[in-house]
Amino acid sequence: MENKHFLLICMPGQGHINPMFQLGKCLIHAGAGRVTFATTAHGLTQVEAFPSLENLHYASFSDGFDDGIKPTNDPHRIMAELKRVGSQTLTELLLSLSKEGNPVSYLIYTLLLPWAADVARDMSIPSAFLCILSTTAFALCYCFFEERDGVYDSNDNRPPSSIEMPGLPLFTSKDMPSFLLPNDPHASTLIPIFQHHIQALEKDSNPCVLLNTSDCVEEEAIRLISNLNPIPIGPLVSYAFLDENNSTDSSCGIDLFEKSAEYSQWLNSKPEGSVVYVSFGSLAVLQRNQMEKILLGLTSNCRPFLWVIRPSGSNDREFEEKIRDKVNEEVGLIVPWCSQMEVLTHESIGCFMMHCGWNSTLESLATGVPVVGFPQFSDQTTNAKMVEEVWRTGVRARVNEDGTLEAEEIARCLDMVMGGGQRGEEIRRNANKWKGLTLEAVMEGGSSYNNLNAFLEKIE
Ligand SMILES: O=c1ccn([C@@H]2O[C@H](COP(=O)(O)OP(=O)(O)O[C@H]3O[C@H](CO)[C@@H](O)[C@H](O)[C@H]3O)[C@@H](O)[C@H]2O)c(=O)[nH]1
Repeated sequence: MENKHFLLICMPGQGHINPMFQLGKCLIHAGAGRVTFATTAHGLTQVEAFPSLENLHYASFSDGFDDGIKPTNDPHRIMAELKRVGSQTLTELLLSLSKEGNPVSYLIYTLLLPWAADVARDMSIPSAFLCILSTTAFALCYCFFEERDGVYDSNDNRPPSSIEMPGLPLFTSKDMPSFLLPNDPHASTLIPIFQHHIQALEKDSNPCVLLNTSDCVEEEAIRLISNLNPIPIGPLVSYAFLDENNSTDSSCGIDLFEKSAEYSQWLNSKPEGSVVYVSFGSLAVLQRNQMEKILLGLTSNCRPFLWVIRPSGSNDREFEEKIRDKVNEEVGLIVPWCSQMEVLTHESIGCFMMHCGWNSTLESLATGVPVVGFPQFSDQTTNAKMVEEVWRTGVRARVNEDGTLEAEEIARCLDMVMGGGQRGEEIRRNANKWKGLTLEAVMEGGSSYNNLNAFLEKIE
């Protein structure tokens, strides 16, 4: 197994880098050989410090925007360039690795890069798709395309009203991945990419989808995509904070945002289970009005809160400063970025108010922290449904018709999840149960641990 060389490629978003980097660590830990982690040339320049591990190397490919993508760039052009320049520079990267004596024996690619499978096939390199969305969201896309025989017209204004998947609650349009709905601004860009992903897998005589989930977390959805040889190997979250004895996982991850150190001491000063941790991931941009309502909801609830407001997370630096100035440290702390797993494993944390991005959702399950979900887009709506109705580890906050979340609703949800009522107790009990189950899967002898080893043996 030692002389295998895995090339892992992903887009530079934090939600893409984190699970792919964790997979790289798992491969190295399993003794799979050499791992090269590659993202876009511009993405690579954004990393402050690269974790160094034996057998781990870094490389880049070009997406055609080496100076960075500007908000004004047209999404269709971005995706077309990514495919055109990406295919060319990935081929060059594979050739140069081969020339320097380190030929790639296996390629693993993530979301938005389906053309990587075509490049690998042309060069006779086997490949696997790492699905970094929830498998439930991916299975909904799969069912959606199957129902339409793979044909979807993004101008079609008849949205699917619901999708039924055996063993799961009914997914209505408000629970489906937002990009499947024709009125979604990203539908016309993302639907063809998902179709390409599925076609690339179906074209492969031996397709392989590595899933960032575990057998027990998404059993039903995994069964629905069984044609694609799914292999659940997750959750791919940083175990460094979960298992103090695991010296193999000392390196936590690649951060694209500067971390703040002040929060650890602040958390230490708070009672067990008292703090609301608030974060909406690395992409969501909230409106000023919404940020004010969140602030009001948090302060009126009288529980301490730690809120991550990324620089530009509201698109308005001056306004963000004003919000920061309004918060007294006794009540809350606002930071630009933190080590989320370190925060979630801190004993003072009692609730995670979040957007239900898949990584954050898995991190909440793995740390047993109950959730108040305020999904924004993409798979987040589906994940929020699973949190509330399947794992029952939290609630989805109800929004107005225009999508605004009111301060009173925030306070109601926090009281429900953190308070003494029956529902809160049930949620906290479930959160604890899922923490045990998700950890069991990734520990030695667990289902995900065994699945990864079986995958490695199979490709020998
Ligand atoms: O202060 C912070 C905030 C976040 N994180 C980490 O950043 C990642 C964020 O990932 P995720 O929760 O998935 O959110 P997004 O960054 O918004 O992820 C995008 O990518 C995900 C994976 O495809 C999708 O599920 C989401 O819908 C999409 O928005 C997580 O690992 C967090 O631990 C930190 O380390 N510190």
